[in-house]
Amino acid sequence: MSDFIQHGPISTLHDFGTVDSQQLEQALVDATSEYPMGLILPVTAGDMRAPAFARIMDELEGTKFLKTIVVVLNRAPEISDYQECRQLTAKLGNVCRVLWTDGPRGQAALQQLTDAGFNVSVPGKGRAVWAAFGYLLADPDIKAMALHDCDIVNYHRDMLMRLCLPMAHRAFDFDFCKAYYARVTDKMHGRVVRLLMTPLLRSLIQVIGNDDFLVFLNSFRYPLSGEFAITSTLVRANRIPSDWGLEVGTLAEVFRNTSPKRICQIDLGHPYEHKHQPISLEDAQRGLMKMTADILHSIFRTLSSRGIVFSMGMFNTLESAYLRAAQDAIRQYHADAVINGLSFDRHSEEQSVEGFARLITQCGQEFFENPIIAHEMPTWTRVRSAIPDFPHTLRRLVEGDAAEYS
Ligand SMILES: O=C(O)[C@H](O)COP(=O)(O)O
Repeated sequence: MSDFIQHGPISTLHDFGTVDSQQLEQALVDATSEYPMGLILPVTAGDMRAPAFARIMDELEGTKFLKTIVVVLNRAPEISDYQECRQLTAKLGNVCRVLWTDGPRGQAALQQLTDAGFNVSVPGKGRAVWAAFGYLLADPDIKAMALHDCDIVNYHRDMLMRLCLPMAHRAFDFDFCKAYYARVTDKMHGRVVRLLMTPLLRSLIQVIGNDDFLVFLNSFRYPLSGEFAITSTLVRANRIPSDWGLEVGTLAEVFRNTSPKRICQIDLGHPYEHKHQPISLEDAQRGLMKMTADILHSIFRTLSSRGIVFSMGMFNTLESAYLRAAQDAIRQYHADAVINGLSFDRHSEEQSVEGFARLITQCGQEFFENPIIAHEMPTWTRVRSAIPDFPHTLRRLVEGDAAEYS
């Protein structure tokens, strides 16, 4: 049972365990009859072959509240990858489309953008999601789009329904809904949220002050969740980072393009388990260290765009403040873990924090030397002003691949 605290400028929608799946589904079917929604599933060839994806397909089979499901297949170079993806998604029926970014048509579409002067060269989840947004924007009926990762081991349809309902519900006017949950099994996961984001935001507020964006970011219970829903109008205006800054970069754009009172976060109602990456303490280009570096760059860039002037001295202060805040947080997690009978490896938590702390000054130095480097996809408003038909190009691509390779 959750508490009912409302904390910070955004609305928090808890799970009190008082609504069952049938009630949720009925409410959503009613609401989406006037407010059609799409779903985006970014998946790699590797992840589509894992059991989590099969489970997600089983749970989504027969859903009646989605107008379109776009499975955006990336990091999948072979025609056989595409064909396998079509087979794995076949049970979703006609509402499902596979958008293959790595095939000849996908590559030609990216080339068209490059020729028009857009930098779309960085592959990954950000670019895949961006392309799926464009695909759905070609349908003027779709009012909002939801998105979730495809490595959720304990996926349940309720999770998606809870994510979609705040957007579609007739009595609400939310522009953006972000998921939160406990990443807990026999131990606490969510290492980047727990050990980096939470203490980092506390220390940034301590060093910089109560900047509105920092307070906003700090009010999310799980700022790195890969699950959110967003209106089509906001999708057009949002810039999307193509690296691991996707989640915090999206929050920064949402903060800029709408108002906190039109933003909510919802408890997905189930614990969340997914594929865990290695932390890679020795290599800032891999694993959670790379994720952390991209997040730090994204936050520093956003703060700089809000007029905050950084100095190397400030990054040094931030590293010390972060270390202290992170050590305090570890003490709190430890007590929470013990009380709940979870195992807790204090030594590895401390090692992670020390690695993240080093990255603060390292990324600060990089940012100092080159503050405007960002791997961001262009906004859809800009793409459409340069190539008005481009969302329809993506539609033709999907239909062409389906006709040729199926
Ligand atoms: O959410 C996070 O903090 C990162 O994705 C890492 O998650 P994990 O510790 O559950 O692997």
